[in-house]
Amino acid sequence: MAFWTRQNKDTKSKEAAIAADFDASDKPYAVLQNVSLELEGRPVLQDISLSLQEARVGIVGLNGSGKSSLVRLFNGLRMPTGGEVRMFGVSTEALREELPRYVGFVFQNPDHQAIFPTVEEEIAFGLTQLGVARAEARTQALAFLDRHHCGHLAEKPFADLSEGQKQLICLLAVLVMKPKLLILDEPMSSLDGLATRRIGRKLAKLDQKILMISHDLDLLRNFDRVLWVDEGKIRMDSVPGDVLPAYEADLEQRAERDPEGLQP
Ligand SMILES: Nc1ncnc2c1ncn2[C@@H]1O[C@H](COP(=O)(O)OP(=O)(O)OP(=O)(O)O)[C@@H](O)[C@H]1O
Repeated sequence: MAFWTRQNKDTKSKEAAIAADFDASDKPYAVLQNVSLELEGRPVLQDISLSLQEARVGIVGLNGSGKSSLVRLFNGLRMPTGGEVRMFGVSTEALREELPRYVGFVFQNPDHQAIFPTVEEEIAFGLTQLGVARAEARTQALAFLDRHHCGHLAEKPFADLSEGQKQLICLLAVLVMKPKLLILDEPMSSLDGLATRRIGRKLAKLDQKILMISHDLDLLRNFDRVLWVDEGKIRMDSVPGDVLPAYEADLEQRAERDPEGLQP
């Protein structure tokens, strides 16, 4: 996880500008202008222009189509090699250090996200990054866990939790920092149906704007907008009722054409 600690006057005024921009609900929180991304000399994203302001945006696409690379542009984990990404009106180049404060990121695999031995420490870490002293961060973390019915997990080693509990704690570790936007990269892929529904219900109640990659299309049916990423480009961008049936039909056609998966 990339974090920052700097708190100076410039940062404060930048934060105020970002907050003002974000609070204007008619304004997009993310704008991509002719964005491209190359990794190891290979084009991964090509000439993407987008403007996002909806509360719930889903992303679908085949493995390797570029979904994870795309969402990593929104929190500064990746910088575009062409074009510009603006979050809350500011280029991610200029906002890189501050972005984790505004954009929470939940990874597909909780073990790639968690870095502390116990649940309480994992939650408290985000608070210390916001400038809360360690002892007070522990108190607030315990209260936060209680509010989310997870107080009984506080002293447990993260490694001993079930997959569903791990993913829930990773979500809480991000939420404790009160981000404006929450990005989730296939958060339910290793969860059973019950854990998926529990986390899904928690997500549905959040005030935060949500951008979620999912191979489980049912999770996106009530979203406001869905982007279909195909070979590094946006193939379709509309309401779920249009995009999801078109995507499913394409999957069927591909499976029919190449049942053994012999083509790239
Ligand atoms: N660090 C990297 N270095 C080089 N190539 C990369 C790197 N990360 C991803 N890629 C390549 O970029 C392309 C897009 O990968 P990405 O992970 O964004 O796809 P995805 O749609 O999220 O896939 P999945 O559904 O499997 O998670 C793939 O061809 C992948 O091999």
